[in-house]
Amino acid sequence: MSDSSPLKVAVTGAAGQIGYSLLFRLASGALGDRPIELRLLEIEPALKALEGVVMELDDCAFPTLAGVEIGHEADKIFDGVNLALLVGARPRTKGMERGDLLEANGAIFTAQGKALNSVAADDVRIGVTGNPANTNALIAMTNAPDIPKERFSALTRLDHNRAISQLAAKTGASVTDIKKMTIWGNHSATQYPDLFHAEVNGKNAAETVNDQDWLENDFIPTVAKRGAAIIEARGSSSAASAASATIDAARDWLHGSAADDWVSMAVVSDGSYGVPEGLIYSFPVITKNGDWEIVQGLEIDDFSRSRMEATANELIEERDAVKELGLI
Ligand SMILES: NC(=O)C1=CN([C@@H]2O[C@H](COP(=O)(O)OP(=O)(O)OC[C@H]3O[C@@H](n4cnc5c(N)ncnc54)[C@H](O)[C@@H]3O)[C@@H](O)[C@H]2O)C=CC1
Ligand SMILES: O=C([O-])CC(=O)C(=O)O
Repeated sequence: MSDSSPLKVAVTGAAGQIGYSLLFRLASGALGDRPIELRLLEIEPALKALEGVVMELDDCAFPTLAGVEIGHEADKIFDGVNLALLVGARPRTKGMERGDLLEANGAIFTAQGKALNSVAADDVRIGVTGNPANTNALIAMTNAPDIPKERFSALTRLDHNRAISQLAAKTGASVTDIKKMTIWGNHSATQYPDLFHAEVNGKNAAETVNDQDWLENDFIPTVAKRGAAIIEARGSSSAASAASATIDAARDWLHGSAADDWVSMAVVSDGSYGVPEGLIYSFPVITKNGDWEIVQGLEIDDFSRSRMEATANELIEERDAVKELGLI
């Protein structure tokens, strides 16, 4: 496919909160100058609201927007898509943990995995934002046996961005001075945001901060529980920041990460760092030409190791729960 042909991008849950921010960013060129064709999937009752969003997209007269199609049938909407952003899912509300969402959302990702398997373009990349994101990605991946497993990822870029922002505030550095942030594991409260390999102005972040108490009792819980804090404050879950992170992740996946940096993506484990093979686990990755590679050779101390194992154990429990439900 030539680069001037439109990139076909599917977005599920397009009439939702995240969709309302994401679609306008995609349509206005956040993934580059290549024209974009949006394929928007929603449940039938939400299609009328989605028509209103499409009217607004039209009214923006975005030069990069080559077309929009909407519908409730995954087989039609996913036909020939190069990128699928799976956002649509039931969001968490006050007091719910992500585990509560497994069953409600499992059925959605089984059906969508199957549909992508039969009709998506050969070069499709699939990013899962809908929670529980890692396990939803595992379900979609397992139900799409003809799509290479490396084409699936779940979003931990929001956590990555949150961690950068917290570290910048603590050190007085700007966000662009911070490199090599890593989120390990699950997009949940067990995730492990790692300062031992991050850098502030080229210097080790943990050494720069030099405050283990802050790192353990402030930084890690603030990042890991930021989603719940936003729900508590806003009354609904993060939306614009989630859309922004979804864009960051897709852009870097398609176009590559910066030469002196890496990004966090939840991808299928190949056993690196002792993470059980086959789990969708967030690692530090370098992206290039639409592919990712896990950063190898990082030294892991006992503190980091125990956190990395705890979040892996939660993912194993989620995997076993959806296996029990017959979803994978
Ligand atoms: N990974 C991350 O960093 C983050 C993930 N999220 C998750 O993203 C998801 C979406 O969040 P919001 O947009 O706030 O939710 P929302 O409730 O505003 O929108 C979700 C949309 O999905 C649609 N939907 C439900 N089932 C569908 C299906 N089978 N096919 C297509 N569409 C379907 C709903 O009709 C609704 O319009 C939630 O699961 C939320 O927890 C939210 C923030 C961050
Ligand atoms: O916490 C939630 O339910 C929404 C989410 O994933 C986040 O903001 O990280």
